[in-house]
Amino acid sequence: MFFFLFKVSANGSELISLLLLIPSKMKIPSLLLRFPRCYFSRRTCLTSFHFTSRADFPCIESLTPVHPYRTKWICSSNSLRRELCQQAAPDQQIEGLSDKEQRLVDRLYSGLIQGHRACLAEAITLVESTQSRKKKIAQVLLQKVLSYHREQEKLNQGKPLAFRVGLSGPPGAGKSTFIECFGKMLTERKYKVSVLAVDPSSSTSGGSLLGDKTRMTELSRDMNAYIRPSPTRGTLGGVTRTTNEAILLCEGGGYDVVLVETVGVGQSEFAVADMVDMFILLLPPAGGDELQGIKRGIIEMADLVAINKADGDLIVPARRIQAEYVSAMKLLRKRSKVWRPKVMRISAKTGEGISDMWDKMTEFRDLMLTSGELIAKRRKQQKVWMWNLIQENMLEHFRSHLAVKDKIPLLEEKVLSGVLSPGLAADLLLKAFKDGL
Ligand SMILES: Nc1nc2c(ncn2[C@@H]2O[C@H](COP(=O)(O)OP(=O)(O)OP(=O)(O)O)[C@@H](O)[C@H]2O)c(=O)[nH]1
Repeated sequence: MFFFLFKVSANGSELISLLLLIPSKMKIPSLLLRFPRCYFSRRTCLTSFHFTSRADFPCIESLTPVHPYRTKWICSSNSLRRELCQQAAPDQQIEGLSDKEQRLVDRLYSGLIQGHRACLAEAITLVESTQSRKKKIAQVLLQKVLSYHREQEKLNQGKPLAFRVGLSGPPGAGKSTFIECFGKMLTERKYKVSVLAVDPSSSTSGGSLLGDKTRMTELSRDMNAYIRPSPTRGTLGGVTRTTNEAILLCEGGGYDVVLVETVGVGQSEFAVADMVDMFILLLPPAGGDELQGIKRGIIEMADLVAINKADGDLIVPARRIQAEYVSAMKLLRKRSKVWRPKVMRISAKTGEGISDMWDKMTEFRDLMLTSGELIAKRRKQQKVWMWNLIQENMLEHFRSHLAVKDKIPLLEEKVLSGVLSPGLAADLLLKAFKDGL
C-alpha cells in the first residue's frame, strides 16, 4: 500500500508535485518508473514525483486547496495506477523489451536520476555498446532521460540543467592538471562535475591517451565528481553518438558541469564543439612551431583560450603567447552577438587564474542564456546530432549491404590501380545499393 500527497499552487491551478510515500527499503514500482512524467528522488523514506501541471492528472480536477502548501491525501495506489496506465504516451511506451530488459531500463533510470554513480557508469556503458539489442535498450533509456530532462528544464524556467563545456588542447598542455584543479574548485563550491574524456586513440593504438587511471587522481576520488574515459572506436560518428548520449546521461544524473575533454589534434574536437555550450582551448606557452598539431579551425571554434603554465619562468612566454592570440583572434569571424572570445593566462599548477576563468565562463553562459543564443545553439546542435547519426548509420548500412559488400574490395582495388575513376566506382556502388533496396 502506498500513500500519495499532492502539493498545489496558491490559486489551485497548478499541481506542483506529488509525493509518494514509500518505505525506504521498498522497491519503486516499475509502472511508475515507466511513466514519462514521473520524477523522483528518494529521501530517506520519501520519494517525490514532480508534475508540471494538473492537466497531467485529470483525476485531481476537483482538488480545492486552501493553502499554497496544503497537502492532501487524494487517492489510493489503485486509482493512480489506472490513470498512469491510461496516460502513458504512445511514443514513450516501451515495446519489444523483455521483462528483464525492462527491469534493467527501470533500474538504471531510477538509479541515474537519484544520482548513483554506478548506474550512470552502467548507463554510459550501455549507450557505448555496439550490440544492436543493447543499442535498442539504450535508446529506450535515453528517451526516458530526455523526457525527464524536458520536464526538469521546464521546472527550471527553461534554463538548461547543466553547463556543457568542451576542453581541448595538445598533449602536454596540462589538461589533466587543469581538470584536477578546476574540478576540485567546483566541487568545493558544491557543484557536481563530470568529465568525459573523448579518446579517439584508444581504439586504434590499443592504449588510451586520456583514459589513464593515473590522471586526475584526487578528483576521481571526489564523490561529487565523475570521470569517464570514452573510447570512440576511431570513428567520428562514434564520438558523436556516445559522447552526446553520455552528456545527456550525466545531466540526468544531476551533474551541474559536464566537461568534455579531447586531445586537440584530430577531428573529434570539431564534433565535440558541436555538442557543448562553450568550447575552451588550453594551450601551453609555446610558439607556432610547437603547436603545429593544433588545427587552425580549432582556434576559430574557441570561446575562450587559456594559456596554461603561466608560472615561474614561463610567465614571460605565456604573456607573449597571450598577446599573439589576442591579436590573432581579433581577425576571426564573429560567431556571437554577445560574446567575443577571450584569451586568459592561467596556471593549473598554482591555481592562479582558475577562479577568474570560471567567472568568465559563467559570464559567457549568462550572456548566451539571456540573449537566447544558448538555447538556439542547443537546438541547432540537436539537428547536427541527428544528421551525424544518420550519416554514420547510412554508411554502416551501405558498407554491410549484401548488394555492395562483396563489390567494395574489388572496386577499391580498381580505383587504387587507376583502372577506374573514383567517381565511376562510387556511381557503380551507389547504383548496386539502390537496385538492391
Ligand atoms: N609549470 C607548470 N607545469 C604544468 C602546469 N600544468 C601542467 N603542467 C605540467 O605539464 C605536464 C603535462 O601536464 P598534463 O596535465 O599531464 O597534460 P595533458 O594535457 O593532460 O597531457 P596529456 O595527458 O598527454 O594529454 C606535467 O608535467 C604537468 O606537471 C602548470 O600550470 N604549470
